[in-house]
Amino acid sequence: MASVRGGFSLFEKIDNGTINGSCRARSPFEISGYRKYVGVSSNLRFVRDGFCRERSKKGRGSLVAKAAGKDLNNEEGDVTEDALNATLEKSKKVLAMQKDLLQQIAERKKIVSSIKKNIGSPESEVSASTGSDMSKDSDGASTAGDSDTKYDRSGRFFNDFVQSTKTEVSKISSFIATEGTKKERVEGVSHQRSKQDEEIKETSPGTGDKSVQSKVVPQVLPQASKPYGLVKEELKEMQTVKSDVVEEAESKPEPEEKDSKPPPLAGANVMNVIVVAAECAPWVKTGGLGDVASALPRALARRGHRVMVVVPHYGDYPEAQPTGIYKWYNVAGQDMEVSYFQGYIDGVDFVFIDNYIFRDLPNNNIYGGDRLEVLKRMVLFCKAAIEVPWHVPCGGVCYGDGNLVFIANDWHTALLPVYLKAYYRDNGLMSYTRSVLVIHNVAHQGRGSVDDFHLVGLPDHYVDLFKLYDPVGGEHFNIFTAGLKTADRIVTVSHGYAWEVKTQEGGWGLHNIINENDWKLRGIVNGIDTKEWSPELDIHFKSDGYTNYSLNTLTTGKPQCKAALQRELGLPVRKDVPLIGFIGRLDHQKGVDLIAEAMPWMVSQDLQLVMLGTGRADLENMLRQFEGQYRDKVRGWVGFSVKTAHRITAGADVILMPSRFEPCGLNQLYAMRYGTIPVVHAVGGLRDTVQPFDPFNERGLGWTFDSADSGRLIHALGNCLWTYRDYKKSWEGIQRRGMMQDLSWDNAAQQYEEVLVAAKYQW
Ligand SMILES: Nc1ncnc2c1ncn2[C@@H]1O[C@H](COP(=O)(O)OP(=O)(O)O[C@H]2O[C@H](CO)[C@@H](O)[C@H](O)[C@H]2O)[C@@H](O)[C@H]1O
Repeated sequence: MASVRGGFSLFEKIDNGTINGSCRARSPFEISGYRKYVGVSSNLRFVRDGFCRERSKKGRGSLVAKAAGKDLNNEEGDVTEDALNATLEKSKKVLAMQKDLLQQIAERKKIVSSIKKNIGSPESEVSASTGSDMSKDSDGASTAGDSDTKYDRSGRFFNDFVQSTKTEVSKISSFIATEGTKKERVEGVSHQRSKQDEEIKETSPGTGDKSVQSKVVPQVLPQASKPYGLVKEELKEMQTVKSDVVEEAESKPEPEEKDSKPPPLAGANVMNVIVVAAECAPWVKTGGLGDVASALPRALARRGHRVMVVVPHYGDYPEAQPTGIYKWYNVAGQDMEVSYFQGYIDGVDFVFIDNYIFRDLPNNNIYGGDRLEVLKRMVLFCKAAIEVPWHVPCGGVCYGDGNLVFIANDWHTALLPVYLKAYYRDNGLMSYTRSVLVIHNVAHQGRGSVDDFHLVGLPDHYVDLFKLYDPVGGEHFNIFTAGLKTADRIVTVSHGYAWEVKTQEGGWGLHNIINENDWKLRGIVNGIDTKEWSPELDIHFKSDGYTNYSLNTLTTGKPQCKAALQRELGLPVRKDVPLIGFIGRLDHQKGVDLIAEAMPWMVSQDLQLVMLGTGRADLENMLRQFEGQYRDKVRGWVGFSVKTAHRITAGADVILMPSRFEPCGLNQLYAMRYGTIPVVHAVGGLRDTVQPFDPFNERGLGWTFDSADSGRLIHALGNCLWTYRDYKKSWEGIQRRGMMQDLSWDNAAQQYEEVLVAAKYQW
């Protein structure tokens, strides 16, 4: 019963309040394209109708009057006659001016082409412009300087010419426009004009939407000169002359304007993009999702898209300012008020959704609490996030729901595509909005009992979308399933993982669903934020003996960071000992237990090991235990420290990633950027990004092992250490190749853009 009420109460809200309000909010933006259309077409209609009607009425009357040699009608007729004569006079003047101008152009053209010829040959240029043989001048600098001056002079002359031509043209244009306006007044067209103005106003009701007006008005003005009914032919001629003159002037090779803005990289594909994620660095991050939600939007913004990130407001973030906007959403029968906070950084709008349930977190963990608590948080978050483009004006203007695509991430926001369909698109709303669902990790799905369905607040018939049967869970409620089915496109974070999720082993029960939706699935390897993760710029290397370094200073900068790390960790400071790092969530996925199994062999080697991570309590204890056992070689840092992660990435020689599965993996990318060599289990994104070292051809980026097995790990790590010790040149070659790669988000963003466009045209 509750489920029914939950579902329908929301629909009532849609019918009565929310959507009405929303429609109001979105209309200024969404309708702008339509408005433009209305504005232009109504204007055209005005011009066409106005022109025809005025011409036929006045024109015919005047001609008949002339033919009869007498005043046919009344005073009005006189006024019209006089006005037309005056117009004819003025039009003649215009034609005379234009003729004169054309003559001037022809003369100036001759001069310009002779100058151009001279510029073509430096010698002739010099002698022609100075009147003396400057090539004999032994002072090369002065000659060059002179020739520069001459070039500049001729260039300036040319500019002056274009400029003056343009001025003349604009004079004529404004003359025509003024006359057109006068003519309108004479012929009573001012009535039409005000009607047209009204139409323009109408298209931007009370909003003062300047962007819309400025789009419409310029298209109106040139047309205003048309209603010269009787002098149509002359006008036609004038306009042809005018356009010839403009073409003439514009065909001249004007020097490029230095600060002219290049078109967006995305070109015509520019869209409004809203990335919705449960975490986003630097405010909140438990893993790679936080990194992606922070960096991908910036990369999309660099391509010219209008981009927003929506994330829960878990704490007080200095960059987030209150907007004063409040909305209510129903979650499991309870109305909850959210408020929106906002920031604008690096060309991206960040919107934070605030409610006490995002702040009162069990154990201060954003995924903390029982299954139902987490689910309620995600329901509220998705319901509020989907309406942000209507309610929250960013930079003064709401995104609106046209040309809009949401990028939802993992199961936490997989409800968003479902809500988009169920609440809006199925009801004829948000028709031009699309959703893309990104799988960062399919192992977490938002599973629960089918009874949980009532919490998501959807009509009963949607339950089937969430039902999944698998041998482990039986028939259960699965949020990822529903999201994958309803999203317009699906992305996984590497090619390898896109293949793995379709297998029984890699799909975690979702492989059938993913196979059924294979047509909309694409793998795109994550990039890295090259500002945040750059050895040249890293802000965590400004103290404690660390230093920034680059490819050029690799051999001095990196050892300095290694020494600083050894000192900071209390390990013996030794340049020659290989230092191995591990950074990651301590769970089954990351294969920490494989490291544990390999530990006896590892500590038998002359090496140092540092492990940083949080997660499963037993694995955290294991880290502490290793440190206690092997104090001269091993450090186990239990905790989440971004600074330490950066320092380990720079100071270590090797990054070990024995992940059982790894959708993409970011640490190996960061490591390569820092000249730190990855040793990885060749799976998912690790296989995509770490080409194994080939000692015969000096190729490759690291070492890989092909099964999640400690023996294989030892074998790969053994080869790695051997190269470290005995083949220094090869080692440096691997480091340099890794550092030289373009791992930025730019390439990945371009591929995301292709997905967004595909989604946009998905009906
Ligand atoms: N204790 C700690 N202290 C400080 N920083 C820590 C840390 N533990 C982890 N980190 C940082 O968190 C990030 C983890 O990146 P991963 O690629 O391992 O992501 P994760 O597996 O969480 O996410 C999922 O999503 C990402 C993004 O798509 C995929 O790359 C990945 O394969 C998939 O499992 C890195 O920036 C790492 O430095």
